[in-house]
Amino acid sequence: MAYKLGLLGLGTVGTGTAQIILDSLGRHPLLQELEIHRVGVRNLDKPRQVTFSADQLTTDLESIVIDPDIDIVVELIGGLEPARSLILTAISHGKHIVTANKAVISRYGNEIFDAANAKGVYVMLEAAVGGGIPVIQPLKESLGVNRIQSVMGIINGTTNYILTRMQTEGADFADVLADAQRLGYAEADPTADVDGLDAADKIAILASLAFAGRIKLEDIHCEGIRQVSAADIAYAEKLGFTIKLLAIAKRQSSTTPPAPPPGGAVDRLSIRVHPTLVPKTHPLASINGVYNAILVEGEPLGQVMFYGPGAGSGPTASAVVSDILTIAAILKTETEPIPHPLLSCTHQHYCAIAPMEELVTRFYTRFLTNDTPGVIGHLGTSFGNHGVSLESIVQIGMRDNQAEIVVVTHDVSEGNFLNALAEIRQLDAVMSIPSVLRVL
Ligand SMILES: NC(=O)c1ccc[n+]([C@@H]2O[C@H](COP(=O)([O-])OP(=O)(O)OC[C@H]3O[C@@H](n4cnc5c(N)ncnc54)[C@H](OP(=O)(O)O)[C@@H]3O)[C@@H](O)[C@H]2O)c1
Ligand SMILES: N[C@@H](CCO)C(=O)O
Ligand code: NA
Repeated sequence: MAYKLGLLGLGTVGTGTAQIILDSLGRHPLLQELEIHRVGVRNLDKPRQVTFSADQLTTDLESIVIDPDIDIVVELIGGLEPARSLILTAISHGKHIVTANKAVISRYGNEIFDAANAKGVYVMLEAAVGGGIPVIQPLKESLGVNRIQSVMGIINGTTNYILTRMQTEGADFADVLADAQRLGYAEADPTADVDGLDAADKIAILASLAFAGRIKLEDIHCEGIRQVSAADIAYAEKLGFTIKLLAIAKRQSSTTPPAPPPGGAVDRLSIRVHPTLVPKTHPLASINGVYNAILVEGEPLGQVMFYGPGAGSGPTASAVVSDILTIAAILKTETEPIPHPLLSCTHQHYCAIAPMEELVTRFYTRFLTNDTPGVIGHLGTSFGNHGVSLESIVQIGMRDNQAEIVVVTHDVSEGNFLNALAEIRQLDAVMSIPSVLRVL
């Protein structure tokens, strides 16, 4: 028996998906039982790398998601609408869903999973985080018995590609971004990549799996890479760090924890996306180019790192088709599929998120000051006034006739650090503070 697929989208990932399914030799034999029944696109006249008959190709995506012959709807159009409505309509018609759409899942996962659970269908999204890297299924299955302490990683290929080339070639941000778009890594609107929003969508999904509670996207502190300058990359390098856009979700202890929410979720999470100085000895420091890596720390496992191609046609399609295969395998072995306890979403409550002021971290800060005696002393005093202890403070040189001073703090609460910066901004000698970056 063939399992019939309705493919929504035949772009970068849709094309890779069709190519795997149409070239099944030497792959899992169950692939031969998959049939691409219909394909939805926006423009019928576009040249395609994979050709489908006029009967199969349509711009009427609604007709695909209600087609009684279709078992699995594979949503690869991206964006919020019509993706959300098409997924919900498909579910209401009893279709299983495979999607690579982190934007729709991180915003509408609650209604999509509720609808899927009510209908007894699966929603699979391995491709939505880390592209081809298996990370969703491991979190759901292989790591399920661990108490997870933290999930952190480089989960946006476009920004990692840009930062890597800025670091290794001193390349210009705009040129490298254009290359990332040409290579199919960047989203249609690269703002989501560059401003950290794509990574925020993905860490929301990872955290909800790791910490068994839903995450509100607006609770995630998010900074992108636009403010990372060539000067900071060079200074970080001299200090023994590499700058990476990290997404971090971590259990955070608090002196005044609120009552734990029902359902076993952890009481408080720190969850954030920002450019970070990563010590060169850290495993995430050597993840370069479009590669992604996700470091999971849990008890009793310890640390495990998932590494691989985080974007691109073939790698992402590998995850999409593996999800399709998982559903096909369930359909083959169970005549009455019931929600599989490890594959379906089982939590309904939201995780409590700690405010950023409570975050304890190190900071890197670059100051431009008048080149007058005692400036470093004034900075040290203001930091000391707010309990901020310094790991290093160096005058790097001169820029535009101003002294350039770089400070790295010891661990400090973000609230105390920001209070110290507010005091420092008032110092006569301080002209500007071009960069403030957190240090891992
Ligand atoms: N690219 C990656 O490396 C990557 C990695 C992981 C996850 N993802 C995710 O995968 C999804 C697809 O990304 P992509 O890079 O493959 O996008 P893409 O290359 O822009 O392809 C989108 C496809 O969807 C079709 N489409 C879009 N809106 C439509 C609409 N309203 N009606 C009908 N068809 C529509 C387009 O039709 P036409 O071809 O006719 O224009 C195109 O075939 C996104 O959710 C993305 O975030 C992508
Ligand atoms: N634009 C995304 C695609 C993979 O989700 C990235 O650069 O990582
Ligand atoms: Na993945």
